[in-house]
Amino acid sequence: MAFTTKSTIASFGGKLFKLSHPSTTTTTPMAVNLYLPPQALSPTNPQRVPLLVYLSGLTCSPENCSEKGFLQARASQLGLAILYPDTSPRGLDLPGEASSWDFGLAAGFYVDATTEPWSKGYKMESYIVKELLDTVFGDAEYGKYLDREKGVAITGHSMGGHGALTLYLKYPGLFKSVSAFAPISNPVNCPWGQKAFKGYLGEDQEEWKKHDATELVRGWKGGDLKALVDVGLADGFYKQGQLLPENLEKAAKEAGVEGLTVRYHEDYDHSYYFISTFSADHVDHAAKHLGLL
Ligand SMILES: N[C@@H](CCC(=O)N[C@@H](CS)C(=O)NCC(=O)O)C(=O)O
Repeated sequence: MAFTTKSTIASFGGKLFKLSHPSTTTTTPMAVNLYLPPQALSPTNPQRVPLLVYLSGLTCSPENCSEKGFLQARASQLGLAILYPDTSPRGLDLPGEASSWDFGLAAGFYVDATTEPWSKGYKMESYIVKELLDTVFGDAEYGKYLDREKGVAITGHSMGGHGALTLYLKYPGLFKSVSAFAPISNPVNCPWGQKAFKGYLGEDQEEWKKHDATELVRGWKGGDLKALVDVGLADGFYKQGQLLPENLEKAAKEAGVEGLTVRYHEDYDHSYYFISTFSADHVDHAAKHLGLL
């Protein structure tokens, strides 16, 4: 079903469209921001552009990164659209949904919940992969600016980094490349992941492993991973052991998987000062694999 355009905001020569659409997967309206670069919107020589999907972290809506991640700055130069989905359904009004910041609302973890009551609509994996992409590319108003043939890349931050890595690994070929800022890289072994997976997937830890980038990379058969990961060494969540990027690196190495670059940056934290510092590199990484560089 079509998008409702809530507002249109000029950004780096292109436009950010704040959209909403009814989702059959989550059974709720879903907010999503779409950035179209100037190349797509040119009145004289419009070009259909490829798409980068950015998955946000805990507590976020589509707004946080659109406002302060600065991905649009580089995407506008290269001719890349960016899609910022929300982080959970909103409006289901499930018991306990809003009682913690790292589970429930704004903490959907990009999995399809199998436990009650979450299985009613907390299906962010299917929402992104099966519904949202088809909806955007097929949309009468916005789809005409996009070129699915040119491809889709994925990136994300923290919980969204986990989402980007796992969706990339679970759906080989759907995305041309992956990158992540401070991703939760081994959720089965960190408190955030254990809480979310127990809540959404139940007690069976073998099920959890199907949604863990470190576990998934061991079975990767897709060749060069085309993955870029950045982590700040002053990130409090990294220091607490919530991110565990070393485990992902070790698993890839043991499995002989090539093409994973993990960069550790002195002094950088978990915030948008970190994301905005390195966002051009992530856009370039996607652009390279989408044939724009
Ligand atoms: N509870 C804190 C920590 C959660 C946190 O750092 N979330 C990151 C993603 S994991 C974020 O982007 N927060 C929103 C922001 O900084 O704009 C918060 O509400 O911000």
